[in-house]
Amino acid sequence: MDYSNETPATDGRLTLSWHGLSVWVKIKDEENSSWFNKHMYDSQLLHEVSGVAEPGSLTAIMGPSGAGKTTLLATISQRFKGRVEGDVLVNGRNMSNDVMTKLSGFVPQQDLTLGCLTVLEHMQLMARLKMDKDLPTSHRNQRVLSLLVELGLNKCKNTQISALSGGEMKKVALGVELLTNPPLLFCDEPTTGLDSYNASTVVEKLRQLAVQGRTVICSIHQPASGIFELFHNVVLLVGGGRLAYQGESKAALDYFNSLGLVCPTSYNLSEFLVSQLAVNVKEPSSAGRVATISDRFQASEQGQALGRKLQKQLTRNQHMPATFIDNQLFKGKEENEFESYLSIQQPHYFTQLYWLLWRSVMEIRRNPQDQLLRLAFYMFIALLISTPYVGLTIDQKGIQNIQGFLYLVIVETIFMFSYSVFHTFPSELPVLLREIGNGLYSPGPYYVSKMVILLPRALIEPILYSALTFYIAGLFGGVVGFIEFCIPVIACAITATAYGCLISATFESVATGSLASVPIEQISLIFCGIYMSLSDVPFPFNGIKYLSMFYYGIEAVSILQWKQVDFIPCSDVKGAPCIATGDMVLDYYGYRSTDIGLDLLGLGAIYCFSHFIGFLSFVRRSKQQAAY
Ligand SMILES: Nc1ncnc2c1ncn2[C@@H]1O[C@H](COP(=O)(O)OP(=O)(O)OP(=O)(O)O)[C@@H](O)[C@H]1O
Repeated sequence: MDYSNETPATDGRLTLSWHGLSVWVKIKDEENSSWFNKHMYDSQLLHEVSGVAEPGSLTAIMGPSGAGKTTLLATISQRFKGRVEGDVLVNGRNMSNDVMTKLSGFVPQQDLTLGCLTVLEHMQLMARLKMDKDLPTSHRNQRVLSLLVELGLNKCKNTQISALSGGEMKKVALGVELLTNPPLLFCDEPTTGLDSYNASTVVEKLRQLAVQGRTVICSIHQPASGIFELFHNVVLLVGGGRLAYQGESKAALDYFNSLGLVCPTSYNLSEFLVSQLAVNVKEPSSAGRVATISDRFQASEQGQALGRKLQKQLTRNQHMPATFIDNQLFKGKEENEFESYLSIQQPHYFTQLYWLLWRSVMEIRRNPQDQLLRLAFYMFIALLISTPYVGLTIDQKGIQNIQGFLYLVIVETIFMFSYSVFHTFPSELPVLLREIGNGLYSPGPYYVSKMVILLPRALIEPILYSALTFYIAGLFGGVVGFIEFCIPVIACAITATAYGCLISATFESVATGSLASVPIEQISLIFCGIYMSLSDVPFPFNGIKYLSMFYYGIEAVSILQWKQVDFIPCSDVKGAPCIATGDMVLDYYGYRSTDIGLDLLGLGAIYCFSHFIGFLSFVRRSKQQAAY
């Protein structure tokens, strides 16, 4: 292909350089670790990798699988979470992560997004969250529409994201990153999973974006020759994260020839280059050992040319302080044009909350079958547990029956609501943690939106459930009794959602979360008053009931029922104990008739505590999560 007509726009743009980058992650030493004693060791992923990417150029990072392409891309885009040594400079200056996030877009390898929105809605939402809060809506919409046209997505703008093809999905991800028109663009494996036509359309688009003046860097596995030609420069990594070559892609073949590595005519060039990266070029180095391909590059003319370029970047701002923070970075006169990026203001907390709630509502509206199925299941449980208790009688035997039934009503509600959160929240988490990591919104608005979105269901469904259980089993108190009965059931459902959030935000997998919740629930159940009378529980175990939502819920519904019963006939069996009033029943189980307020307060306290710890866990995880 002939690209001679392209006019690279390199005026006053951003040159990215990285100098001696070494990167480590902590790995658990499974052999020497025990349940209580976790042994960690450092694993080095990159070894002193340096390079330069200039504006107007499209650079490919290539290498065999596991060589560290994604790690290098994440490190130079300042999105890597781990130990990093070395410098990443922009126009010769250090920069903070915050500035890098504002100046750059990162298109991840895995297309992670919630699939319910259409392309247009998703782009509009992202425009709301990414673009400056003071921009008029018309400006934002205009940007979205022009990007849809530019990326060829107009025809599928009303298609739900979950129904897009791989190529369209990649373009949407690219479009989101281009909303703020960043001068630096990073793409992790943009062609993975695409056919050759779509792959070349995506890379052609990236080249176009580069020649408009951006600095574009992609990691790419082994592109077809037509695609490889689109890259101006190439960075080659050998396994273990060492640099084997950096320079013009056109010159790579000559360089490899100079090492005595000749590409057979039938070979695709990129395939040849990657296949050579594991080769040790057997030539004794000055230290007397066998020089690797990486050592050879350091010593080569191309390696030295790269060294000079790097040196130029290092000395570019010698008269300036070494580290610039946030907005001070581009106060130099030639870079004033970047102030528009640095002054991008995130939308206000409540705007973020509003749009996150909007997305959650859309998610529910577009997938009502999940909600309906859960409701149907909950109602089925109501029928299942109440039918055997039809016609409950108030006598000595009936006491146990009624208590057993009240126990089932509360326990099923708590399990239903906590487990439904356990299983839905974790499926969203990878998307959310990445969006938070990319600075789209803060953890606070997301977590609050989750708390709010769970409330309507926890308010409405328990009313229907209570109606079925209350009237089928024939509980006491008429309409007023029914309304009173709903209150603790609703309170239990709401508290259970908070507990579900706590478990799923704290544990990384559903399986671990479910496992960890078993002892918590068992202990809570033991001290709910049904398995043993709470008045018999010895010190210090008698305090455990205050941590149990089952205790609060069952005590509350028991008080509401038994306070209506003034007389219970004694059994005909001579000498059998007789519990003659509702108050005596409460006493028998260790409940206190005056504690109903305390029960609701206890449930409220568990709700607040669970959300507080859940939120802290969520923030902790969002800080650990890499944004790529
Ligand atoms: N957070 C991490 N913890 C432990 N090891 C990691 C971590 N991230 C990356 N690695 C390891 O570092 C090496 C490089 O990973 P990276 O994803 O950068 O490779 P890659 O060249 O992009 O591979 P691929 O082409 O398969 O995507 C791999 O061996 C990988 O297992």
